[in-house]
Order: sequence, then structure tokens, then C-alpha cells
Amino acid sequence: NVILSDIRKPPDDVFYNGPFIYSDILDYKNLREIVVNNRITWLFHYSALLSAVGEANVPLARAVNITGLHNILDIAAEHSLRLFVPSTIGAFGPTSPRNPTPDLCIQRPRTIYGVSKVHAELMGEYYHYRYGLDFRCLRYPGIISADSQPGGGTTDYAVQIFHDAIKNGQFQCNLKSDTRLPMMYIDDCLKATLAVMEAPAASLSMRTYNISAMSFSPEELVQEVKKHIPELQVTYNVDAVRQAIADSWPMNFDDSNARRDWGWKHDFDLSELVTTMFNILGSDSRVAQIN
Ligand SMILES: NC(=O)c1ccc[n+]([C@@H]2O[C@H](COP(=O)([O-])OP(=O)(O)OC[C@H]3O[C@@H](n4cnc5c(N)ncnc54)[C@H](O)[C@@H]3O)[C@@H](O)[C@H]2O)c1
Ligand SMILES: C[C@@H](O)[C@H](N)C(=O)O
Repeated sequence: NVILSDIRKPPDDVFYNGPFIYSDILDYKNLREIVVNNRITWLFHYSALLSAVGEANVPLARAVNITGLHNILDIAAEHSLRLFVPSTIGAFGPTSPRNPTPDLCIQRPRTIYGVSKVHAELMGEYYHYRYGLDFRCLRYPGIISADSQPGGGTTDYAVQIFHDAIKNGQFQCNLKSDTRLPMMYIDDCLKATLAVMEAPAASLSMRTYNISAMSFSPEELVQEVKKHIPELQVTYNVDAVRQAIADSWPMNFDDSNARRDWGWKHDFDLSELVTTMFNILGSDSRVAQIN
């Protein structure tokens, strides 16, 4: 049984497909009430400000990503919950090895987002060793999905291109054409998340794992998209903030520990990702046109 929550109004498909409640992670009493009243056992903590919006509002990012995490850790420890917190390629920085980036290496990110995620990784591991909290964490690549709009991150372009290509056959990319970043289709992301949560504790040699599926640059994505929409017109208008962030992030992720410990294996490569996105968004736009 799953309860979804947010501080934003849910879309129809979320609202009509199961319980949805308002929950602000900065409200500790309310979190406790939800956990107690619903006898919650596992908590997936997704609330955060992403990299680009975090740089635009550091105080809010600090509150949500750091104070919010503290609330979640305390609630989870107090009620013996199994806790999942996503980390990110953004938890690495310019002094980390970038191609490939292993699980254990120097982590000196230069964004509030990255700093908050390194903090989450370390605090979760500390609570695990200090209080026995069952903390599990995956470092996600840029996640690409058809059912939500990009949330203000550096990898947003790789979602936006599909919407713009279908809507008007034009796309303006805010990263340089050769900026290579690790990416993943949402189904693989969810598969990995459930797998690490269900893995026997004895199989986990670490509490925080890199996961990887593919890595591409805007120009490589454009070539693949053009196989479906050959007339697509692409221009580049580089956003300096996002470009600086992307240039400090991993180009390829080494996820060999996840593959060895709990059998992680991705299903979607670039070509399958693009075909799937067009299948979903294409049928959505045909339904919208009919309506
Ligand atoms: N999308 C990606 O590419 C990606 C990659 C790596 C890691 N992650 C991680 O996955 C998580 C979700 O990312 P996303 O892309 O869905 O981001 P998103 O911005 O789309 O969603 C974040 C959600 O947090 C909610 N939120 C903000 N403040 C809140 C508060 N005080 N209380 C409760 N909810 C609050 C927002 O309303 C929003 O719905 C984040 O932790 C992010 O770091 C995402
Ligand atoms: C990579 C990830 O953490 C997020 N999509 C961002 O760009 O901020």
C-alpha cells in the first residue's frame, strides 16, 4: 500500500489512482502524524530543489534539502522505517574523476544541491552506523520521463527536447552540443529503486550506490530524435549557470558495485529511450488533438 504526498496539487492520474495527501517535509509534527496514523514502514524521500533552481534560491534549497532531510532522518529513526533517499551525479564536482566516476572518490560539488546531497549520503550512513537506521541511497543520473515536466535541473534539456520536438519541431538547447552526462529512463530508475529497497541487508556492502544506464551529449540525443522527427530544428543558446554545473559533473558513472551486490541491470539504452518517449508523448498529443 502506497501513499503519495506533496505540497503541490497532484495531476489527475496521481489523484485518482490511490491515496494522496498534503505533506510538508518541514513540518515535523505532521510527518509524525502521517507515519503513526498510517503505520508507515518504508519512506521514499523525493522532495528537493534540483540543481539549477537551487542556485536561484539557496535559502529555500538549504531549508528543503538539508532541514527537510534532517526531519526525515529523525522520523525514520524514531519509527524504525526503511528509508530511501535519492542522491545524484550532482554529488560530485570538478575535482572528482569524471570518466568514469566510481562510488568512492573525492566529492567536492560546487552547487547547494550537490552539497545537500553529499550531506544526505553522509548523514544517512551516519544514522545507519550510529542508530541502526536502514538507510538506502542511489545516485541517479539525469532521469528522463514522459509523464512529468522537467523540475529545474541541469539535465532538463533531455526531457524538454521531446516536448518541443512534438509540439513545434524546434528545440533550443541550453547546454553545449558536446556536453556528455549520464542519463536514465524512468522505468530503469524505479526498477533500481525497488531492487535496492528489497535487497537483503547482507547483500549491501555500501549504503550509497551509483547506478548507470547510458551517457550521451545533446548532439547524440538530437541525432537519435531526428530518426523520429527528421525536420527537427535545433539551436544552441548556452545557459552559463547550467553549463558550469554540467562541466563539473560525471560524464560516465561506474556502477559496478550495484551490479555485483544486488544484481543491478538496466533495460533502456538511448535508442529504446527515444522510441519509448515518442510512443508515449506521441499518443498523448494525438489524444489531445482529438479532444
Ligand atoms: N530528475 C532527475 O533527473 C533526478 C536525478 C537525480 C536525483 N534526483 C532526485 O530525485 C528527487 C526528485 O526529483 P524530481 O526530478 O522529481 O524533482 P521535482 O522538482 O520534479 O520534484 C520535487 C518535489 O518536491 C516537492 N517539494 C518541494 N518542497 C517540499 C516540501 N517542503 N515538502 C514536501 N515536498 C516538497 C515539490 O513540490 C516537487 O513536487 C530529488 O531528490 C532529486 O534530487 C532527480
Ligand atoms: C541530475 C539531477 O540531479 C537533476 N536532474 C539535475 O539536473 O539537477
